[in-house]
Amino acid sequence: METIKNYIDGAYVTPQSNEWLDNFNPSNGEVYSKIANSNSTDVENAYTAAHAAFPSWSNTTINERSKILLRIADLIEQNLDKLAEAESKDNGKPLNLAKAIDIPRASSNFRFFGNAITQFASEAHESVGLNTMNYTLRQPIGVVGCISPWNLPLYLFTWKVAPAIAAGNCVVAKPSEVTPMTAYLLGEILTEAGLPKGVLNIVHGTGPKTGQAIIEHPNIKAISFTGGTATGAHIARTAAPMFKKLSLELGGKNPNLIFADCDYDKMLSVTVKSSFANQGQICLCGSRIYVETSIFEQFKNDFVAKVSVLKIGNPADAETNIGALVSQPHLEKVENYIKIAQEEGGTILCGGKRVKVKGLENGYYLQPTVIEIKDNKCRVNQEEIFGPVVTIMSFKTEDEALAMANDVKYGLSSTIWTNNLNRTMRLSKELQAGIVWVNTWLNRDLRTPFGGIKESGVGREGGFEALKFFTEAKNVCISYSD
Ligand SMILES: NC(=O)C1=CN([C@@H]2O[C@H](COP(=O)(O)OP(=O)(O)OC[C@H]3O[C@@H](n4cnc5c(N)ncnc54)[C@H](O)[C@@H]3O)[C@@H](O)[C@H]2O)C=CC1
Ligand SMILES: O=C(O)/C=C/C=C(\O)C(=O)O
Repeated sequence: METIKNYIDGAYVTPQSNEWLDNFNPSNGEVYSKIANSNSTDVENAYTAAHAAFPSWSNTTINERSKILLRIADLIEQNLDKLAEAESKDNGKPLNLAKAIDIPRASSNFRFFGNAITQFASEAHESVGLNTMNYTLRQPIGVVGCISPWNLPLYLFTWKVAPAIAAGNCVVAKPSEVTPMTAYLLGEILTEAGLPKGVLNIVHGTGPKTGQAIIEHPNIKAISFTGGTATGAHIARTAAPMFKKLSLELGGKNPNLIFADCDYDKMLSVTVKSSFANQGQICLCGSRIYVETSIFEQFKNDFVAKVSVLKIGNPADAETNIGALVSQPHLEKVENYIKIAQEEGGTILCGGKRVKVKGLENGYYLQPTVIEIKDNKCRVNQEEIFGPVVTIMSFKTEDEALAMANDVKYGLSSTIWTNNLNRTMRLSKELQAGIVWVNTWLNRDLRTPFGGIKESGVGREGGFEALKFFTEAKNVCISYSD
């Protein structure tokens, strides 16, 4: 059985303890590989390699760093099929999605930051009349930690490590133990692209053991994390008193506000995607759908009709729309929310049941589920489910829609469907979210700031925001005489 080893100092190595975890294939529930369960010694080895690589990497010219990142991007593209198959098998997502979105985006992350670093600049401030000039140095931090989740494995892993190394840092990175395969395969690509050893070290293992060793390491000076809000809070409690820089991209419970004056057909097909893409396991999925009363019944019927014909099945089949959920515990968590919804008086309009896929009877399949609710405050409408489950509810006025949209602890993204420009401008200002989509969803330009407010996180990723996070600003103030 394949073993997923750590990639430290440019080579694959077994964990010091020789302990291994089972890695499951969600499509059939079988263990298909073993993952290194790394401990603090492995993390220390990764740190030592990163620390040793830092003086040289941080002084490597921007052009040379850029070239290496662009080579990594090319190699990811050249290995598209292999990586997409690995991602789909490891995560349960449809292969067509991994091929169209996950792996191309991983390549784009390296390409984007390989180019962005050549355009990154810092400021100068002349104190006019005082014979003083200030300029800002933006220097790499040193060794930084990147911890990523299981929903978009290589996509989010590379979204962190690419800006970190582009800015001249060396990295100790940990992918999710639930989906380690593509980060493991990335090691070969890093070597082939000529990334100097020690610049990017990948350690595998559980959050409480491997992840914990990273966040509490005294010399890992910044942590970039994407994952659940509870884990983010734990990381902040551990790392903030050590004065580490933190970027936390956490959960969401994102509202869709659908007004009667929207482009109805576009709204309907995009809302199916924003609800159920990747089995609803994207922090940006629009899991709360609010519809203006005058079109509520029509929307309900049309939406349920479209959702009911989505094809649930083997992730490897080309026609599959909905693959397997990522794990048995996650499937149980999502199912439990469907039970809670019923106890709370919600009406299941479609879905709600496990699916047995022929030949893959032990896979983690669940029907896409639409629940009509009456109370904005019910748990199923307030807590992050992170699965193929959405709630729907009607509203009468814009003010009512806005109040319900903002009445959650999260603030990641919101979607507005309307052709009324003034309403768009009003709502965009008032919605409590880091990202507002208008008549679109998950329409990404990698230069834009990405992140949430409230319990959806702290800090912004993307574009120069990420390069700023991964550098320290130092002001140099020079006094001169005429
Ligand atoms: N992108 C997102 O917004 C995501 C949200 N979630 C939410 O979180 C819930 C729980 O899912 P999990 O897989 O348990 O997510 P998680 O937040 O525990 O895992 C994300 C990453 O954090 C690591 N981690 C966990 N504990 C850690 C610790 N003490 N120190 C350092 N790293 C640690 C994990 O190993 C993984 O690499 C999901 O049901 C979902 O609601 C989960 C994954 C992604
Ligand atoms: O950067 C993106 O396009 C998407 C990011 C998605 C997440 O951070 C997530 O699902 O956790």
